Amino acid sequence: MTAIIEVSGLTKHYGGKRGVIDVSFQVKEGETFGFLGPNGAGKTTTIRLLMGLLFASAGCARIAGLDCWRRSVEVKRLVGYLPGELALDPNLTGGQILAYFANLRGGVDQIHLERLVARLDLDTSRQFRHYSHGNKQKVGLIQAFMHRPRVLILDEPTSGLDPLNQQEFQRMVAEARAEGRTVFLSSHILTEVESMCDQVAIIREGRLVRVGGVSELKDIKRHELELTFAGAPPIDAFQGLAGLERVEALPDGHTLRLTVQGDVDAAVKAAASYRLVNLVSREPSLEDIFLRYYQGEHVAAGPETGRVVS
Ligand SMILES: Nc1ncnc2c1ncn2[C@@H]1O[C@H](COP(=O)(O)OP(=O)(O)OP(=O)(O)O)[C@@H](O)[C@H]1O
Repeated sequence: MTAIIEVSGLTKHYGGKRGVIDVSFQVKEGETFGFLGPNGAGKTTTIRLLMGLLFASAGCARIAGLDCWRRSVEVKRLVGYLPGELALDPNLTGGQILAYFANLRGGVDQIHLERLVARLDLDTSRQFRHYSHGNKQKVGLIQAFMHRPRVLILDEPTSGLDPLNQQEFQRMVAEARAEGRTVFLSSHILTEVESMCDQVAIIREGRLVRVGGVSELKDIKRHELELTFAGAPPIDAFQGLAGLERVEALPDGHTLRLTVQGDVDAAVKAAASYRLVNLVSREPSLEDIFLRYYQGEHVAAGPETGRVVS
């Protein structure tokens, strides 16, 4: 498979402020590629450079061999794009906005469009100004998918979607992938990228720190388990367990908070010998994960690159 998205040495400064610095990666046609990074890392900047909406300070980006800045009109024809923030006419209804995008694209398959509307359960009769954040996001997603584009570029696509719609969105991505289309999506949720994507690039403070298969996320991944015991918490039972990074006794006198790297099997098995009254498992924020993982490391020392996709 050939690369459909090629980014090389891409750099963007906003005045004296960094946007992104020397970002390079390639996405093969048909891949689902996750662009993972905490807030302010440079995801939106990279995506806006790909869409020809920003002029790069250095480096270049190409989609299907076309320079994203100089050939941006042709690039836009190939791409279904969901921006991070949708600025659409607040007085139009969802239906009118979708009809407008369909016309811009020279008409789309109406049955496909209606199916997308039904799948995401969007009420198209309401004005955009009256939509919740989640409903606005649905309009954005439907217009991105409606013309079955060769490439989908989606900036934080699950933002504002409830869990059912997130699942529906994941099915839409899986279908796009099965049809051979390329999906490039940004996210700050590690498990989301892990479940949907083949490849991942991790961006932090404007620089890529890794590019590789999603299996590369294993050593970064963390779980936070809160175990509430009927009796005194058996803190010693967890010392030295595989993957255990931290055990903390909470002030209620019954609960332990465990931070586990990788899978939670050993911790759950150790807990199973005691009487538990509650168990909560959550994914720490990417900021927290990175803080621990990259503690003391200076990004300026250079990217810690896994396998560069070629
Ligand atoms: N128009 C702008 N003017 C000045 N600085 C900007 C502008 N847009 C982005 N930045 C800065 O560039 C850096 C990268 O921002 P960007 O929006 O690309 O990150 P992000 O990873 O998409 O974050 P988020 O998830 O919060 O949207 C940040 O430090 C941000 O403050």
